[in-house]
Amino acid sequence: MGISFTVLSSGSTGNATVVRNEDTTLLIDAGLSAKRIDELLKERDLSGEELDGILVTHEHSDHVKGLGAMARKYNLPIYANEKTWFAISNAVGQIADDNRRILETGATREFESLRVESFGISHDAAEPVGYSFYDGAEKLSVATDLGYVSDKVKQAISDADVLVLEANHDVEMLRMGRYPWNIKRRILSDIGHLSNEMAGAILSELLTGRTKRTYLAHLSRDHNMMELAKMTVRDAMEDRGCFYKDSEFRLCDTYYDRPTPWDKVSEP
Ligand SMILES: Nc1ccn([C@@H]2O[C@H](COP(=O)(O)O)[C@@H](O)[C@H]2O)c(=O)n1
Repeated sequence: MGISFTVLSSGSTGNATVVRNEDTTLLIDAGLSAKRIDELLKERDLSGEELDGILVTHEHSDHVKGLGAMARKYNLPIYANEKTWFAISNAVGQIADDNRRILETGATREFESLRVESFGISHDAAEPVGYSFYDGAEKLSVATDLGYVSDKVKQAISDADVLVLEANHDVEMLRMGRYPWNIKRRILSDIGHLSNEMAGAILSELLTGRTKRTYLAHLSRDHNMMELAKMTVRDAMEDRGCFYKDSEFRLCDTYYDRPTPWDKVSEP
């Protein structure tokens, strides 16, 4: 079967992704109400009963809003590093001791045949992380909420067959937009969010021929549009000498209000 995934919802109104293989199904973040996550799972013919656990990237509410409710409803273990556990302790409510699992940043954990590696990212949270998933030779990496992409992150996500990468904003739209200056400054900072241009620059460094597609994620509804994000990413790659054919590499959409189709990492 290999790795399949669906991005259930992406953006500052709520983030959740399902990654599964033949024996494990994991939810990455639970940033919407449990009721909404249940609806999104149902749209992809899944139920919370089929989940084996929830991996948390960081404590911001668009990543943990439904975390406690999902864990209680389906008796799911939650995996997060110690600092993130501390940061979510009030928001998450009562969680059974057995469901409080520590997955330290940089650690690897085997969920039967699905191997998960966490890696540290730069964002204004206690100890934010991204995750890479491995099954045999297949690799999927998920990296959103990044102010910038460090060499360590590049190393962690390089050679992924499929990548879910943040392309939060168009810098000019953000500069001209309605957010107060302190929020704009935060978003543009090294602990904020990745712009379309920066996502393209990173991809130009990472494309080795192995990465077949990248899902552009966590798009701002105020300061971005999917077509603009794709065009800017593509231009940024070409400016750096990275040309590709759509048959070799594709940029794919994520949505804030509906799940992406199931994607099999092994597929071309
Ligand atoms: N009034 C606001 C609006 C947004 N934020 C934060 O900014 C980041 C980007 O948000 P987008 O919706 O434009 O993607 C995100 O971290 C929001 O939480 C804010 O703090 N205040």
